[in-house]
Order: sequence, then C-alpha cells, then structure tokens
Amino acid sequence: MNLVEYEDLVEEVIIDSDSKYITLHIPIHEYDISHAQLFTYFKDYAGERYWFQSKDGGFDNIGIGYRKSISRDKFKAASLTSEKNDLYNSIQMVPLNGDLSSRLSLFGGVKFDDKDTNDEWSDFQMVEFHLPVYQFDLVRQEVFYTIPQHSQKLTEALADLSEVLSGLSQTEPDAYEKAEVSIIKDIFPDEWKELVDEAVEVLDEETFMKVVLARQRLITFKSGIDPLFILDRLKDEKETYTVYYEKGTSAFVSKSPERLFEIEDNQLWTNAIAGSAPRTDDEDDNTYQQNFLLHDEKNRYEHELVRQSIVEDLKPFSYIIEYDEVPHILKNKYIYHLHTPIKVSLNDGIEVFDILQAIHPTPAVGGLPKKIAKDYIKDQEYGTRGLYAAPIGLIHDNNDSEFVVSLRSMLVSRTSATLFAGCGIVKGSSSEKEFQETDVKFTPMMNVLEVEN
Ligand SMILES: C=C(O[C@@H]1C=C(C(=O)O)C=C[C@H]1O)C(=O)O
Repeated sequence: MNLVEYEDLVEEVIIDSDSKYITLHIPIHEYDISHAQLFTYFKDYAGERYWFQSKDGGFDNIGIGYRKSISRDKFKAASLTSEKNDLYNSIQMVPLNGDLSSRLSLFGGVKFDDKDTNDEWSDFQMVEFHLPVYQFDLVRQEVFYTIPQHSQKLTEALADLSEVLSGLSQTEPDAYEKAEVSIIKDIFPDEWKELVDEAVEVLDEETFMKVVLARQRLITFKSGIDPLFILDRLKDEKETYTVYYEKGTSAFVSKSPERLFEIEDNQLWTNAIAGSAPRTDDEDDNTYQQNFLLHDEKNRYEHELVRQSIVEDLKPFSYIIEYDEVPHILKNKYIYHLHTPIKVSLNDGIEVFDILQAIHPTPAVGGLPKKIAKDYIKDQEYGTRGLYAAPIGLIHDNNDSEFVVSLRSMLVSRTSATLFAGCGIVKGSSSEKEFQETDVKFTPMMNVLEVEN
C-alpha cells in the first residue's frame, strides 16, 4: 500500500470528538490474500472470527476480532434498532481512496427461539451482532480496520495495518489434518419418527396446517476439528451461502440455499422455499424428481402455505409485493426445492429489525399458524435449535442488509459436531419419507466433514 500517500491523508483527518471508533478503509488489490492465510495469520483471534459468503458471489467477507458487539438475551426490535443506529453513529469513517465500494457491516444473528439454552449453544446469546476489528471484503478487495478513538494516532494505526497486510500476504497457510471420526449417532431417530406421526395426527387444513420438525446427528472425532479443514471443505459446494461463525470455543457452520431477505435502497427481496426432492448423479431420475416436485400436490400445498404467509407478513410494510403464481425449481448439489422469488418495495422508515421480527420464522422452518407451530417446536422437538434455521446476516449503516436462513448447518465444538436438519410436516406426511428427506439435508455438512454415513 502507498503508505506515504495514505499518511498524508490521515494527517489531514479531523477527528470528530463525539465518535467512539475510527474506521480506516483501504483497497487491498496489491495483496493476494486467501481465506486460509487469514485464518492462519489471525489464529489468536480464534473464537472471534467469521466468514460469510453470498451464494451469487456478491460478497465474500471475513471478520476478525469483535471490536464491539450488540448482545441481548431478548429480541426487541425497537431497542436493537436504536443500539444499531447508536453504534453506527459512533463510528467515524476514514476512506483512504476515492474508489471504494465495500460497506462496513455488523455480522451476526438471532437464535431460532428463546428455548432455554443452558447447553451446547451457551457460547451464543439470543441476539448478537458484531462490528469486527478487521473486515475483509475479498470480492471488492478492500479492508476496514476499526480502532477505538483515543487508542492510538491514526498514522500509527495505518502503519499497523500496513504491517498486518504484508504479514498476511507472506503467510504460509498452516497444514491441517482431517479429524478422524469416532462415533456417528442419530439422536433419537425412532422418537423423531413417532413425533412426526403424532404431528400428522394433530395437523389439519384449518387450525394447525404445518409444522417443521428437525432432528440432530452427533458426530464425535478422535481429535479437534481444524478450522482450516472446515474452511477448505466449505468451498466444495457452490450455489449456497457459506456461514462460518466462531464464538468462544464453538463454531456454527451452514451451507444454506435460502436467503431470508436482502434489503437495498428500500427494496426487499425474499423468497418462499419449501417442497423438496433429492438430486443425484442420475440425470433421468433428476428430471423425474423435478417434474414430480412441480406437480406433487403435497409439495405444492406446502409451498403455497409458505408463500402466502410470507406475503401476509410483509403487507404491513409495503403496498407493492410482486411474485409469480407458479413456483420454480431451485437446484442445489444434493436437493431440489420449490422456489418463489418475492420482491417488495418497502414504505419509508421501515427498520431491518422490524422485518426480522415479522418474517422469522417463515413457515418454511417453523410452520403455520406461526405462533402455534413455534410453541409446538419449543415443547415437542428434542434439544435446542440455537442458530439452526435462524436468521444470520449482515446489516449496513442505512438498513441495507442480507440475511440467510441458516439451514444445512452444524454446531462444531472442539471434538464434536452436531448436525441439524428438518422438514415440513403437513396432514398426510409420511414419517419414513420425511426421515429420508432429513438424511438428504444432512448431506452438505457430512460432505464438509468428509464423513460417510
Ligand atoms: C427445514 C429445512 O429446510 C426447509 C424445509 C423444506 C421442506 O420441508 O421442503 C425445504 C427447504 C427449507 O425451507 C432444513 O433444511 O433443515
């Protein structure tokens, strides 16, 4: 980086006495920095690192160190909004180049529900969003470096950043070893099928139409699971979002096909994704499965319920909601889904946390009516969902944001991984078929861990 030129620029910066943080923002084109180098170089930040990549290649962000976090044990849209705005207002941005296009963001998520969590999820609070010390954007090739305002002179901070960047580009990524599996265990498989059978009995077409029931698979290893191994394996499946989110001694990992929503300039894009069929290497079977999905009554009904509910949830925020009446096919590596994109023009003054509150959980991961389904899951499902099926994403300063529904996911802690997968149950569902569907939905994480069932 042209240190001398940037030094001249930072020397002219007038520090705003009200700001708590200062963020230097510079391009990093001249450095060739990989994910593996970042996670090797920043080992000491283990437990405070994330990688979040969009499915269309629009962004590829790595955050290192949580400089400031918004952490809450309850979701309250209004107070989260003011905390987020206060935080952004306390940051003085110092862009050191006229050509920058990346945006500073808070990264984090909200747990699926508030089920008691004195358990494997205790590293994560109900709501957490983090402002990273370093935010790397590997698509636009830019970095943000945030320091507390009086901690050091800007020229010193700039020199530190320059040293970090050259250190990074010279870093040889650590070699890693794949952890050897000790035990693979489905958690209460028979009980899960019984629960599905019970739900099918309870469900009808008017008062309780759908519930999504999830199950877990525990995999233990003979040694610790190396983050570099996971990072490398996460590159295997395209067409999905990548979430790798460390907190304390845990890492939450997801390869989700499902965008919860994206907001840009008051336009919101979301989608209904519900209805599933397996995808294999057999092209004839794949054609059959797609046709089946497009015409199968149960899948179409389930999809319709999800789409209608999302549209209803968004009506208070918009007068213009656009979507096609007939669903499309969404293709992932191991599975097909029915898919309806939905575009919404938001009224003025709508906050991202209001949207989160209204839309999560969509009936694709909760059920319908939403409240009844949520309570049923909380009472009946084994264990705690934590960040599984939860909204995880980025929030920029002006409400622009992008969230995924963190499906096809697992919680990794030291020598074990807990995988999560669920499926929509409606009247007439078969527990055996749904069990097989959850098996397919475990595949992305089994593949990341390179574990055969
Ligand atoms: C609940 C999951 O997936 C959801 C349920 C689907 C279904 O029931 O057909 C399809 C896609 C997802 O919205 C999961 O992957 O765990």
